Amino acid sequence: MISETGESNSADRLGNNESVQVIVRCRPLSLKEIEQQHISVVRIYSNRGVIEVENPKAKSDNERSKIFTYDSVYDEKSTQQALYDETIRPLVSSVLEGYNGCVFAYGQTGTGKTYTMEGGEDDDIGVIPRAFDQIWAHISRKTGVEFLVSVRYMEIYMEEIRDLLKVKSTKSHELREMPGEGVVVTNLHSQNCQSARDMLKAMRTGNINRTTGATNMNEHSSRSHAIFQIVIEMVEGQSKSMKVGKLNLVDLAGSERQSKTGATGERLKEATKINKALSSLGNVIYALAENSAHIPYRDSKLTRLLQDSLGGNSKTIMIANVGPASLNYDETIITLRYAYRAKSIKNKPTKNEDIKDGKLLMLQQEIERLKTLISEKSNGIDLNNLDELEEPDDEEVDDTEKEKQLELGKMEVDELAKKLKNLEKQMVHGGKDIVDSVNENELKLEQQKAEIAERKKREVEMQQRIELEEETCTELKQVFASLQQQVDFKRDKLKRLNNKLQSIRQEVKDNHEVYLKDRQEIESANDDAAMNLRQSFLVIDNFVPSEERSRIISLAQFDENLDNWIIRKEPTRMPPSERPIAHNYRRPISDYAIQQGQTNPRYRGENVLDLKLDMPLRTTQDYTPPAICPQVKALVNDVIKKEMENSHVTIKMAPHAVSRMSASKLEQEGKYKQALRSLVDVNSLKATNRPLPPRSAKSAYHLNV
Ligand SMILES: Nc1ncnc2c1ncn2[C@@H]1O[C@H](COP(=O)(O)OP(=O)(O)OP(=O)(O)O)[C@@H](O)[C@H]1O
Repeated sequence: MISETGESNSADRLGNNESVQVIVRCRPLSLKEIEQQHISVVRIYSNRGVIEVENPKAKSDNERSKIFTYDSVYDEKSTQQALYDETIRPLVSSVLEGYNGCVFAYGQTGTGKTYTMEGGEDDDIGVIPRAFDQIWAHISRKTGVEFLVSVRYMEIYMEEIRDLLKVKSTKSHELREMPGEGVVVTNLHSQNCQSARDMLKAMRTGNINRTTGATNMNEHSSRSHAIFQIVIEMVEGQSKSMKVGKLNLVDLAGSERQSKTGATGERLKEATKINKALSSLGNVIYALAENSAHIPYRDSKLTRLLQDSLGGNSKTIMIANVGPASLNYDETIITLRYAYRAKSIKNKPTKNEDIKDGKLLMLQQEIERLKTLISEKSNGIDLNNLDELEEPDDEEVDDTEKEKQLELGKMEVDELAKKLKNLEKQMVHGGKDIVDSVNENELKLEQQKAEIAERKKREVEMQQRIELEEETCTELKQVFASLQQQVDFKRDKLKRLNNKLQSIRQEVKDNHEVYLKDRQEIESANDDAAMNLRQSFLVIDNFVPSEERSRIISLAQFDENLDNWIIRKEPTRMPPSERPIAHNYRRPISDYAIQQGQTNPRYRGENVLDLKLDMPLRTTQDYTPPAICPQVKALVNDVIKKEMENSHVTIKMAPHAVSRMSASKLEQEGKYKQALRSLVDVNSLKATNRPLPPRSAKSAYHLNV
């Protein structure tokens, strides 16, 4: 039995540092798994935050089961409400105080990530809709505070970002690092919300647009990483600064083995991209857990977007979803190891307060401006009315004129009032519905829930600490009646320690195997990349002129935001400095100049004969043949040698003729042999004085005999 018990996580706070909270949820056996008679190999001990997984293929006691400890664990009977109240509610409360928060669900395909994040209907609703309810319950009770709430919903599908609230948008979405804001997505639609219902509508619209598909393991498998973002701006009273809380709710695509999901074609391509992004997430978690100097956030869009949530300024909860079936033992262990590593990631949550340039502040200023404008305009209309009374001359004409002005003024005020109303609609005044929606009891109930959640957390932490202490203190508590008893006790202890050592060895072995497998994969990816690079260099060396190469190198530039190389636009060449000016309108003049000359005098004196040509930068004489790659040279020489031995014909080959076609390709297509055969034919025809066939002649010419 392997114990991976560690020190309690949430209590481990150093100054501002706060660990990523990790919780594990195990779903019930599915109907399919029951039909196929798979048994459950997972045991959950909620009171201690422990999960035990039995190895169905264990050959020895050491391999029998593995134990992992987390901040909390939830079994197949756990309710959506309990999970939310105990773990997510406190995080959303922090967001409402101006912190950044992130909840992300990770796990194998079909283990309940989407169920946990979105859930079903009524009591079965998941984390995201519950967060909506909590946010709006809070707003409805916060008197004297103005709120501006907006949501964004995006997915990363095949390493491309798609706006789930505006799928038809043709704008591209890039990742940009903004000072004070972290990594943001460009051109993403932000939808203003006035209620929980508005948010729910946005979530549903996005879900319809999300990329899903069926795999062997899940009928409705999410094929993308979905990120639902909530931004809450808050201004208290007459304050000129605001607080901003940001919440990222992430439903990752399933980690999966291609063999198990039965993926082929497009699904296989998707799976490869999903696995690549998830493995970069794993690398980031690993690097953070190991306190590495370099954290590879830039390896994928997913890790760049989660940069603040992992090792950044956010409060983060990772939900690791697992399935209980024996069939999925390996995947379950991988997920649990992943999650275990994430426990040691330290974040530095900071409040986003004292912000002086937010959308809400701008909105408030604009509202104030409109209000003043309306009142000024209204006063202006009254003055007009007064003027009207004071001036008796030309009464009729003046009256209609003033009436018109009055009408116009009123229309302007109406227009401004409409604008004002629209702006005011975007903002939400806290505490508006306090009587209707939240009564004292509801508030108390919520406070009690928070207290219960806190107490449960403490209990789990305490239980974990007690177990750790017990292990070391048992010996001290023992009173040895005799020497024999002491010997027996020590023997027992030795046995226990020996078992522990064996299991740790087994774990090291397992880890080593995983490491070797990972290494093999990396090596083979590396080999592929090196091969591709070599091929590209071969092509460049032999087919791309050196000037062209230098030109491209000088134009190539690494774009930090796109995280890729781009080719800059070439500076436009200066037009020829001298324009041909014909003296005394001498002929001939080009048709174009004649035509243009009718409207544009600049062309009138243009004589094409005087036109100075743009000279090319280099001529064919400046051409230097590229150096032939030694491998190609060796290959060609080898073939020539062999053929010479066979046909006793002496052949000389111009180096640039070889460079035009790779020797291996020549050999492959049999063209080289064919050419040699033709050459032999040419010689024999020459010897008999017969006319040469054109193809043979061409081959002989090409081979430079
Ligand atoms: N805790 C749970 N209780 C009851 N049913 C669950 C639970 N977790 C998951 N399920 C059911 O299991 C099935 C698969 O769940 P879900 O689609 O949420 O998995 P997923 O991890 O999001 O998969 P994928 O990565 O393929 O999108 C669904 O039918 C869901 O209702």
